[in-house]
Amino acid sequence: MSAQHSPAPRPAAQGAPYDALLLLSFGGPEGPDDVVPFLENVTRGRGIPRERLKEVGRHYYLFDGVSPINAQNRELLAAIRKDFAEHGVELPVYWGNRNWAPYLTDTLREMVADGHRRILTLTTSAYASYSGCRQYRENLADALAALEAEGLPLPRVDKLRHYFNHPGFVRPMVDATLAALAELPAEVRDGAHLAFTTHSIPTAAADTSGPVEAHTEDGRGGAYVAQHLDVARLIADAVREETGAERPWRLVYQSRSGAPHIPWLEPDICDHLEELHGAGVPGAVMVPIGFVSDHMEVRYDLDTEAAAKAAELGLPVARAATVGADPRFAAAVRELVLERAATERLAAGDADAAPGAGETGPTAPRRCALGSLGPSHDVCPVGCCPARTPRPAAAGADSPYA
Ligand SMILES: CC1=C(CCC(=O)O)c2cc3nc(cc4[nH]c(cc5[nH]c(cc1n2)c(C)c5CCC(=O)O)c(CCC(=O)O)c4C)C(CCC(=O)O)=C3C
Ligand SMILES: [Fe+2]
Repeated sequence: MSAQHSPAPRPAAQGAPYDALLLLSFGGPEGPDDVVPFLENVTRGRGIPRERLKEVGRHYYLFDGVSPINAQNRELLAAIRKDFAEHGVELPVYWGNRNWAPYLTDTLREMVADGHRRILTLTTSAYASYSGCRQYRENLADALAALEAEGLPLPRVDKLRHYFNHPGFVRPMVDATLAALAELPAEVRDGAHLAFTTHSIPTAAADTSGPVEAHTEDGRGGAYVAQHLDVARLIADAVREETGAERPWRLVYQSRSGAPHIPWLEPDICDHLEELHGAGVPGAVMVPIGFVSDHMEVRYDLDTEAAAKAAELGLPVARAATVGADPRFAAAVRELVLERAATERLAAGDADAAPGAGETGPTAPRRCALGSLGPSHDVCPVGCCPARTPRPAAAGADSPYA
């Protein structure tokens, strides 16, 4: 990589003031030799029991040490670039990860070397939680600190709002749920229940997810659970309208780790399948609404483990596809980027801030959101999704960086 710094490129008009988009994700191993170092990166200082790590390592070795997540991100990158090109959005799109190459710090260094100073970030987590939001913001702060230590110019880094309730995220999941229902034997289809699944997190982390005013006590789950419930309800309603059949649904959890005495969100998908079977329910569709793409949690915890549980019970199940690189999701990313860009221009007093600005002056951009919660905040407020041990986090109201 060249160490020379070219002058900052003129921001592409449509995305101005932003000059680049950063896809920020988790990262995953790409072969057997990567598995242990990857898990060391993931769990650095997080107190995950050794037994659990061995277990998780085993999941990866079953797939030759290859997580599907990097390939999925490459596809998403391609889909976003294609959509941007088709709509004249000239922002270059970069990719960096928290736990594996391409590492976030390397990507950010490259972006700065390419002259970018105003960066907008899309994370591959749609919901509020420490793991899905603030931890990525901490990673951004760490990367900025590394650049600062190297004496490099620091870009300003913002993060897109949570997109769980954006139609470009929800509608592909509705179609995927309908497609999964169609995979079930015809005689169980109408009576099948919908099991919406997401990553379990400690109830303490769930209760403090989202802005302070969304925090809860007693394990009700804060913004994390409220956002997932809203998405589940939206999909269940759309599926009912489409099929004419009312199907009971429930939000359940998967991929629990941590020490057994610490409460995490429940019930687990496998226990839930057992309960459905015990109650005489004829079949179920698992809809992994908590995951943007089919990564290891989906391929192992659902397609391998939960599927085996269902087979053992004799319960017909199907699993709905994740959003992945669906063109509607790529279009949603474009809409979110242009929305935020317009909001930033408006805040900066730019006269033609929003599309549709005319003689009446600048108008606020349309903020698309389905469901009952409305569009999420653009900037995470102070106290949002707190860490157990406070650390600097960028791209939020409490960022030590501009
Ligand atoms: C909310 C959430 C998301 C969704 C939001 C997002 O997408 O960010 C997510 C994503 C992911 N989690 C992933 C992998 C892992 N997560 C772990 C551990 C943990 N996840 C947690 C939460 C979440 N995790 C938590 C509270 C822990 C425990 C302690 C800790 O906070 O570390 C561990 C350690 C072993 C274990 O405990 O299982 C691994 C290996 C992968 C990659 C998969 C692949 O390779 O395809 C992805 C996309
Ligand atoms: Fe995780």
